[in-house]
Amino acid sequence: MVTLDKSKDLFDKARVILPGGVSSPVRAIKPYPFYTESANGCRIKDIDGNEYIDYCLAYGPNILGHANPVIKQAIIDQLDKGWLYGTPTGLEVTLAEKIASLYPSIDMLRFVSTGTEATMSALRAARGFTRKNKFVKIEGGFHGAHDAVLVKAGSGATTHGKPDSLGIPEDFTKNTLQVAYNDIEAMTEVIESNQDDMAAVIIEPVLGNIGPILPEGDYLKEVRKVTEENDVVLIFDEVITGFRLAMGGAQEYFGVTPDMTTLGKIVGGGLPIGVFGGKREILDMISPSGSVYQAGTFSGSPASVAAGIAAVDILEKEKVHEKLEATGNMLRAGLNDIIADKGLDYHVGGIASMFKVFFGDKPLNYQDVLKCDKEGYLQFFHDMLDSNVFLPPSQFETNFLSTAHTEADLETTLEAYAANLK
Ligand SMILES: Cc1ncc(COP(=O)(O)O)c(C=O)c1O
Ligand SMILES: N[C@H](C=O)CCC(=O)O
Repeated sequence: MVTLDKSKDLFDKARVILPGGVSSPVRAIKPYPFYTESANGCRIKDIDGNEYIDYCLAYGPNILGHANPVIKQAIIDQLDKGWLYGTPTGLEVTLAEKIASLYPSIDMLRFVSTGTEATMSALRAARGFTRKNKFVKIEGGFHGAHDAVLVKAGSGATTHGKPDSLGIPEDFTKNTLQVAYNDIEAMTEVIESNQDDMAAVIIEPVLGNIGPILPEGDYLKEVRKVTEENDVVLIFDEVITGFRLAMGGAQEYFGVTPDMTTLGKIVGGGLPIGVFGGKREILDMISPSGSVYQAGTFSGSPASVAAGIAAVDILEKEKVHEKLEATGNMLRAGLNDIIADKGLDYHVGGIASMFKVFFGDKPLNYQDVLKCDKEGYLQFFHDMLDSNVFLPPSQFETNFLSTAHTEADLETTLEAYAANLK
């Protein structure tokens, strides 16, 4: 049983000065979160001295574990040279060329500072390019916290029961059309009936912010076909899946090439980053080449880009994805065995190094996942924390594996699942 006395005291202070006591809603674990002292490899330590095996991994970026020494050295080397210039650097060209060589959907790209900025800018570019206004978003998809996409949004928005945000004028979301994931008829219908003003479809190829929920059959290929037939820009939001499912993300894994791609998380090696890229004719619209304005003081931040180059290099040289796929399969098999032994009606979802136990039937979309036992999951989350395993604190967030998780860590984790699943 872990005790969190110091964390509780800190939370009491924090909630006076920080809304909800946190800097991002997903961190507001009830009744109070643990406050982190440090993290290394697959382990995270709180200020009360408890240590946990971490499957949250900062919500995905730390695929190589916390404080990877090679990434750390790349950051230190960059800090020695200064960390913000307001001028272009060769680092940006190096990382951009590498990304473009791995993502056939990307002829050109721009660096930004977060995934939120990446999707906001990608949508602006798609609208500017097509001179159209509407776009389709998937129910339960999460593309960051900008106005146009905070409609039936997954992640913390759903966890805290507020998938639509106050403070966003109706005019800002009237062009955001929603369809259920894995429903190609609904997608086709909404595109065809709004074709005159339909700019884009934005989709997480694997729903990571209420999941992971996987595409069924040829769903992604069919989405590609219907968008192509109707001249609609298809944007894959690969902020989670980019460099996680494969070097070339979900588009490589599933063999589907969108018109635009957004990246973040892993591609910054754990420092803040976002990327939006796509076909040359679309990216040529971005200022100063074109008339779609986009800018940022911290865009292409040298430390983030240096960390990203180091991370991508390790992922490629060490063939990390093959190993993580095998680890993920082993863990999911172990979880399935536990659930079968206990006769529970739960579903183990996942792909590659993403996984989750759903407290309910296999979900295909947002409405399905909402039927899962959210409160039961929260209790289970606390039980796992007491067993020194840190999972993201919501039924609606994905668990992640890293190269730092050893077989012994996985065995300990499976024992904790076996002890706590009921
Ligand atoms: C799929 C997806 N898109 C966009 C974002 C926004 O990224 P960021 O938190 O870096 O703004 C996230 C995560 O927050 C995400 O999971
Ligand atoms: N699910 C979110 C991103 O993937 C979690 C990150 C956050 O909102 O702080």
